[in-house]
Amino acid sequence: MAGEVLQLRGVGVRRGGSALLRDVTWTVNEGERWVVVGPNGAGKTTLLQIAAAMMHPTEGSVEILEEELGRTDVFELRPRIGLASTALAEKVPAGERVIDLVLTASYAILGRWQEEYDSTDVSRAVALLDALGCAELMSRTFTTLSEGERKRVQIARALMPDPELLLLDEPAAGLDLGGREDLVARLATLADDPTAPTMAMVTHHVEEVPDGFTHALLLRKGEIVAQGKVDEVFTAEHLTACFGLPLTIERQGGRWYARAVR
Ligand SMILES: Nc1ncnc2c1ncn2[C@@H]1O[C@H](COP(=O)(O)OP(=O)(O)OP(=O)(O)O)[C@@H](O)[C@H]1O
Repeated sequence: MAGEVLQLRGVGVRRGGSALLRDVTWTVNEGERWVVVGPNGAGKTTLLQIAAAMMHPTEGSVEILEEELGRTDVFELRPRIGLASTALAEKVPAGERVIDLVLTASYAILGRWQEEYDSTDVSRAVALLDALGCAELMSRTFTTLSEGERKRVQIARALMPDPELLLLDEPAAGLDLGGREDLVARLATLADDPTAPTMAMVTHHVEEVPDGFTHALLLRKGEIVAQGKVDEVFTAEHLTACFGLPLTIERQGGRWYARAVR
């Protein structure tokens, strides 16, 4: 079982008569950095929700960190997984301070109440905020932050419990060019860190894939179009099939750029 962090076999998800995912078989090994790419409605968020033990499949089997979904206590499993997503950010209670939002990740809860945190927890939270370039925001209320600031704070929160698996759902969505480039550079640094957790990130744009991401999975209409090493998956043929229009793709300085063929 050498280092399998995620193992999905024949996974399908159905809701209200439609198939959100169909026959998805996907293995993520320890240390790999995956990007999940696809058009709107492809099933990317659904896939990440399953990987985060937030959703059960309708069919197939899912093993996360060697625990089988349906046979394990997800409340014990979830703190081992760091998840940053807009859906989660929308649930942050009004008035929650940034430092508390990061600290509460130790208990996989949202909203600080009466939990006790020792100085090591506080130092770790501050160090993570600092690493993401937002230490000066620590006393601010999360809901008053800009979109770019929120994204970076969410990643700090996701890293707080020292997860074995880090899942990022569209971390660069809604950022301006400077914010995107800053975030992509920070994620490249994280990807390059051998002590960082195994990672999977969802995006619509290959331009947002940081240098150092090793593998890619392309989804279209709930089905896998291609998966494997990033430079084998990011081809014009695969992207064209994934997005349903003729595309070219090139790599420069460790980053990827795609555009329509005219
Ligand atoms: N509860 C539900 N009932 C019916 N359809 C759903 C449900 N939840 C999601 N869907 C549909 O499933 C499809 C996949 O949704 P999902 O959010 O996983 O896609 P996505 O690739 O993340 O999309 P986007 O890039 O737009 O965020 C979409 O067409 C969505 O409308």
